[in-house]
Amino acid sequence: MQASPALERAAELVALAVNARLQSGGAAMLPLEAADRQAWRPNCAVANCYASGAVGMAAHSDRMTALGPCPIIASLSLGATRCFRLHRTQRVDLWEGAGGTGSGSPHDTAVAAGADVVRVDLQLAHNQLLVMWPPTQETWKHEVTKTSKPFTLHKRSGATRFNLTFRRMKPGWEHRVPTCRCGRPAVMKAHVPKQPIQQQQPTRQLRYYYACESDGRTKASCGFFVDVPHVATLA
Ligand SMILES: O=C(O)CCC(=O)C(=O)O
Ligand SMILES: [Fe+2]
Repeated sequence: MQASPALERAAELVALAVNARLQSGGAAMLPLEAADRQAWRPNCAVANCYASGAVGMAAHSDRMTALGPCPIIASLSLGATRCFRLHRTQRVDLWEGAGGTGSGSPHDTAVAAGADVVRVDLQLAHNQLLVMWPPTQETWKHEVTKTSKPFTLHKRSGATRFNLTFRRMKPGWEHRVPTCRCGRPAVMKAHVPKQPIQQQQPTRQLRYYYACESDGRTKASCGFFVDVPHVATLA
């Protein structure tokens, strides 16, 4: 679908902010593809509308199937202020400055608060840009919590919050997606260890696999599973 001129302009401004951080060296130790280090350009956006505090988004990590491993995802909040909650699923061994202070990276917040932090709540206000630097999708889940408590309304949208996440589909990744035994395109996920977070040794390498996307309604899955021959090594 063709982006509107306003969305194109928003994408440009978001890319400027992300590239300023990349070029200042703030993301030097993050697992980023060479192309992303030179200049990050989003080529798609996902829009969400939260009409009231009764509408949220359940904990998830964003699909990497078409984005490839270690994507940068830049999330622009518009309208009412809502809580964005991150849950850590995997400990990683990253240099403490990775991502740069104030980037919105949960690693920064977790490092500042102590290595065992497993949950971070951020109040995302109108016009705020949160950058989910890699490996956020591999090592954290995120959600927009529902709330029945008062929250900061916006002068024009009231209780409604809009969110735009800017992403870059990496050429090649969507073409290598295998078909599972149900005949559907498989989804790419990161391996996450099963032990509780406090008992985990920090991970230095991230591994991926393709799996059957179980049917959302029946949860039926053919059990298809194949390792992806791509390893992201952390600094
Ligand atoms: O609304 C938000 O801040 C998050 C949206 C989100 O996680 C998504 O679109 O995948
Ligand atoms: Fe998401």
